[in-house]
Amino acid sequence: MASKIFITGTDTDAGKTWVTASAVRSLLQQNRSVRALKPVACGLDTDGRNEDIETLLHAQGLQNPDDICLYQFAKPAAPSQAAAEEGGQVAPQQLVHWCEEKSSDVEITLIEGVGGLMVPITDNWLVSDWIQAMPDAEVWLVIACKLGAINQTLLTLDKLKQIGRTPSRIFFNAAGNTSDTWIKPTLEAAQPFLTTNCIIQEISYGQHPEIDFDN
Ligand SMILES: Nc1ncnc2c1ncn2[C@@H]1O[C@H](COP(=O)(O)OP(=O)(O)OP(=O)(O)O)[C@@H](O)[C@H]1O
Ligand SMILES: C[C@H](N)[C@@H](CCCCCC(=O)O)NC(=O)O
Ligand SMILES: [Mg+2]
Repeated sequence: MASKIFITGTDTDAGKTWVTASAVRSLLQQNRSVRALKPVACGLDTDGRNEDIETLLHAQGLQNPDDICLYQFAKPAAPSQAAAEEGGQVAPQQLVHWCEEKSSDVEITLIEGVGGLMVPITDNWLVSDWIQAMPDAEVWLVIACKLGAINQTLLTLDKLKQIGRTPSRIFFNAAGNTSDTWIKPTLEAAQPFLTTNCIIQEISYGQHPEIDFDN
């Protein structure tokens, strides 16, 4: 049974790509069929490459960015703004259809979003709308543990609840080398707002988490 997992975060640089690449490695080690997508990528280096795309291509032994990304924009900004700089605009229906197509021939498709939950993909269509357009996708939330993460986490959980979704997995991630101390306080504050069937994983700085998909 093919399944889709949408990875969102409390912010940009929360560790979505870090988690997605780890999940790909875990699944490949378990001989599962998996594809990780970065359908919308903003921010290209002088060689025209996007760091997330390169990381995810490498994790799954692919070479062609077009295999995992539909929209690449040069400006490291919200897609609505990065696209406008190039006179373009994301077409939401095309994006959703592309994600469905790309997930049709693998067991598990990991779809990395852009930044946090309320990032505008177009001027009036947010990452949260993108998740709503894929009702059969699980949602994973990656939390960048730091001072301020409690607010970001509870806001994100509240918005997901408003659209009828709860994360099936939450990663309390130490994205920065001083973040480990913020894992515990963030987790303690979020705990009362989590559903009982949500799987919690703590990721320390430098740790590539093993992800067991069977529990
Ligand atoms: N647990 C960790 N240990 C060490 N480095 C980490 C960890 N988590 C994230 N990083 C690093 O922090 C930076 C941001 O992580 P990452 O790129 O995964 O964030 P992101 O949420 O995917 O960002 P974006 O919104 O740009 O897609 C990267 O340099 C990444 O290698
Ligand atoms: C440039 C970043 N790395 C990221 C876009 C982040 C947009 C954040 C917008 C905002 O919340 O202000 N790009 C990306 O995920 O492809
Ligand atoms: Mg990323």
